[in-house]
Amino acid sequence: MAVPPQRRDDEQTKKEENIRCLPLLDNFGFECFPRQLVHRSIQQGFSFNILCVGETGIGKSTLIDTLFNTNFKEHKSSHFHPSVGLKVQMYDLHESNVHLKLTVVKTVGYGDQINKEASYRPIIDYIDTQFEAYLQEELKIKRSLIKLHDSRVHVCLYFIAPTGHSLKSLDLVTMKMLDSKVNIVPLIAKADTVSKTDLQKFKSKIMSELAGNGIQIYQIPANDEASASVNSLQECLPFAVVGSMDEVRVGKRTARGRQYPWGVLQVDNESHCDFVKLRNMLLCSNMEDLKEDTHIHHYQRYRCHRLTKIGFADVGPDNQPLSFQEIYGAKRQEFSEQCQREEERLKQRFVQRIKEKEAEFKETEKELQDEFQHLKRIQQEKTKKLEEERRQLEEEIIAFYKMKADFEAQQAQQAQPASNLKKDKERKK
Ligand SMILES: Nc1nc2c(ncn2[C@@H]2O[C@H](COP(=O)(O)OP(=O)(O)OP(=O)(O)O)[C@@H](O)[C@H]2O)c(=O)[nH]1
Repeated sequence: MAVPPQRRDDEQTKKEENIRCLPLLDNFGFECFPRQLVHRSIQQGFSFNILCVGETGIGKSTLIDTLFNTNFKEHKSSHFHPSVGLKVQMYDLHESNVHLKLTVVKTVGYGDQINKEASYRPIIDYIDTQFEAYLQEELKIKRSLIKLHDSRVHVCLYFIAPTGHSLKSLDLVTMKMLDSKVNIVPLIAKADTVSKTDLQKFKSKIMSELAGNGIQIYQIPANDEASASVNSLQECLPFAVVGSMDEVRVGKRTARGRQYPWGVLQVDNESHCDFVKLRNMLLCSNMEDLKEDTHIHHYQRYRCHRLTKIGFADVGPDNQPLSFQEIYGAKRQEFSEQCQREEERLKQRFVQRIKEKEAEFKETEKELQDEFQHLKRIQQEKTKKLEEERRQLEEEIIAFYKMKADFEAQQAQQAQPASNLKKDKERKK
C-alpha cells in the first residue's frame, strides 16, 4: 500500500531527530472511518447500470464483453425491426472479493428505420420508468431504498459510427433529448477503421458539433489527486474505442486485440486506442461519481418535475415557504372543489341528456302514431273493398242458383211429353 506523503515526511523527520517510534499494532480513532465504508461497500456489493445506444452491429456487445473481460454470449440483432427497442440484461460479476450487479441495456434496431423521428422515445421512456420506480419507493411510508435494486441508468455510452466525417442528425437529436436525463459518454466505435490523423479531426468535429448544438455530455470531474490525468481524459473525448475478445500474438506474448493482414491492434494499448482510458474512467475512477451525478442531477430534475406536476411546491405564490401540511390542505380543498364542479357538470349534462332523449322519444312516438293511422286507413279501405267484392260474389251466387233452378225446371218440362209417348206405345202393344 502506498504511504501518504504527509506520513512519509513525519517518518523522515523522526529518523533525522533519531526518535525511536514504536509501530502501532492497529489503527484507532477516526482514521478508521474510511475502512468502515470500504468494509460496508464490500459487504453490500456494487451495482452499475450502463445504457448502450448505437446502430445495429456497431460493436456494443463486443465493447461490453471487452470492458468486463467476460463473454456475455450475445445473439446478433436483425436489421429489420419495425421500431427501436431495448434489451435489458443483468449479470452478477465477481472480482476478488468485490461483487458487482451489472445491468446492461442495449438498443435494438436503432437507426434501421426509414423514419427515425422518434427513435429516442423508447430510450427516454426506459430512463423515466427507472426514475419513476425509484420515486415511488421514495414516496412510500415504509420504504426500503437500501434493499431496492436501483435500476436508474448511471451512464449512457453513445456509439458514434466511425464515418470520419461528422455526427448524423439522429445522433444529435437523440443526444439532445438524453442529455438532461443521463450522463452521456460519447464513443467513436470501431476506431480501428479510421486513420490516426482523421481520428483527431473527427474528434474535434464531434466536440464542436456537440457544443454548437448545446448538448451536455458527462464532464469528468477534476479532483486534486488526478487532475492531470483527468484533463487528459477530458481531452480524449469522444473516446475512440476498439473492442475484441480475441487473443492475438504480439511478439512472444498474447494480448487482446484484432489481427489484420498488416498488423495487430491491441485494445489494451493506449497508443492504439482509448479503450483503457474509457475502462479506467468507467470502472476505476468515476463509477461513484457517475452514480452520484445520476442521483443528484438527473434524478432530482425528474423528481422535481414530477412533484411540481402533482402540485407540490417549496414556496407559495408569496414566496413564503410552504409546509407539507399546508400543501396537503390546499390540494385537498382544490380537489374537493374540482369534484363538486365535476359533479355539477355531470348533473347538468345528465338533465340535458334526459331532455334530449325525451324529445327524441316524443318524436318517435308521433312518427309511430302517424304510421299507425296511415296503416289503419289502408286497412279500412282494403276491408271495404273486400266487403264490396263479397257482396258482388254473393249476388252472383244467388243469380247462379236461380239460373240453375230455372234450367232444371225447363229440363223437367221437356222430359214429361217423352215419357207420356212411351206409355201410349206400351198400351197399344
Ligand atoms: N473493426 C472492428 N470491428 C468490431 C469492433 N467491435 C466489434 N466489431 C465487429 O462488429 C460486428 C458486430 O459487433 P457486435 O458487438 O455484435 O455489435 P452490436 O452493436 O452489439 O450488434 P447488435 O447487438 O446486433 O446491434 C462483429 O463482427 C464484431 O467482431 C471494433 O472495434 N472494430
